[in-house]
Amino acid sequence: MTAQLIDGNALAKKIRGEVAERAAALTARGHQPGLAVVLVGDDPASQVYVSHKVKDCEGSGVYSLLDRYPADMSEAALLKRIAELNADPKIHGILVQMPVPKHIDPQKVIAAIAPHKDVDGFSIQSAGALASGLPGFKSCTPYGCMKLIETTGVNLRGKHAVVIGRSNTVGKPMAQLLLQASATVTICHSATVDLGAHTRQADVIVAAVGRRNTVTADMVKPGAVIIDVGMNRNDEGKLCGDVDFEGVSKVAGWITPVPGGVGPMTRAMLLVNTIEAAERAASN
Ligand SMILES: NC(=O)C1=CN([C@@H]2O[C@H](COP(=O)(O)OP(=O)(O)OC[C@H]3O[C@@H](n4cnc5c(N)ncnc54)[C@H](OP(=O)(O)O)[C@@H]3O)[C@@H](O)[C@H]2O)C=CC1
Ligand SMILES: Nc1nc(=O)c2c([nH]1)NC[C@@H]1CN(c3ccc(C(=O)N[C@@H](CCC(=O)O)C(=O)O)cc3)C=[N+]21
Repeated sequence: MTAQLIDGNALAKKIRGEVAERAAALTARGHQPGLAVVLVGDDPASQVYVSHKVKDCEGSGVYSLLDRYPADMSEAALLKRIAELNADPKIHGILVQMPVPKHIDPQKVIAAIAPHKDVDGFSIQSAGALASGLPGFKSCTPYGCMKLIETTGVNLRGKHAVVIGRSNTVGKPMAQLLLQASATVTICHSATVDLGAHTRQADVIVAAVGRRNTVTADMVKPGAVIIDVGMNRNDEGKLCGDVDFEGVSKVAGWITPVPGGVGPMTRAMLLVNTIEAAERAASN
């Protein structure tokens, strides 16, 4: 291995420490920050994620509320619950775990969350603010990826960044943040012809596809920064990303592992957004 490991667990821990200080200061003024996590259905992976998020809150002095509902909850009932959370002064951030069951429209759910409590950064208002360079909540995963890139000391200005994936929650906001940092940005997706031709030009690759071995050593420019967002299982059932870690780490300059890379940072930035929401509410 020649690449340097980017340690997401360590950076997330540091950020949680900063969050804890800001949370304590708010609590001392009578404004403890609060996050509501809503889970509809009993998908095992989602259950693991939401319990992690609640534990993170407990460890940082953030009040949390975990709302669990059966998979057959109606869309109307979920929208009503979101309206209650919008009006609850103890709650500064609302996260509805995705995906929601098929009979519920995720766009309606996202639109129902008050924009000032949209700590996921999934709303049209948050996406629009990001695209327009206005202040707003940044989507937690891309926000965390930017913090991970910062630790390498690589200045993104004028660098070529290739984002693989164009989802509203990861790929698109990732490209916006890289553009804001003055990188030259290419966005690849399932219709891209010859992915490797693009990635071989890249100083920074962010892989957010959901398919293992999407990025292999022959697709990477020596010394590049590799950020692996993917969350997949290999044949042995172990967590792995979209990047062939073993091969690519022989070529890249820096690389994030899975687990221990982007995942913990997504959760840390959720706490940061929640603190920001609470600080704004306290200053009103
Ligand atoms: N670590 C973390 O904190 C998080 C991890 N994830 C993980 O990241 C991955 C991506 O998540 P998400 O963005 O929600 O997923 P989506 O399924 O919404 O998007 C996947 C994207 O990958 C593109 N794609 C699919 N196949 C290829 C291919 N062969 N070559 C190039 N592009 C391709 C799709 O293209 P098209 O648009 O054309 O279909 C799409 O834009 C998943 O593994 C998910 O589990 C997600 C969120 C947080
Ligand atoms: N409204 C909403 N917001 C989200 O942010 C959201 C979502 N829905 N739905 C699902 C995806 C996925 N996601 C992850 C977050 C952390 C880890 C994470 O912490 N991963 C650990 C491993 C965890 C484990 O051991 O399973 C790691 O990579 O080290 C993974 C995945 C957030 N998402």
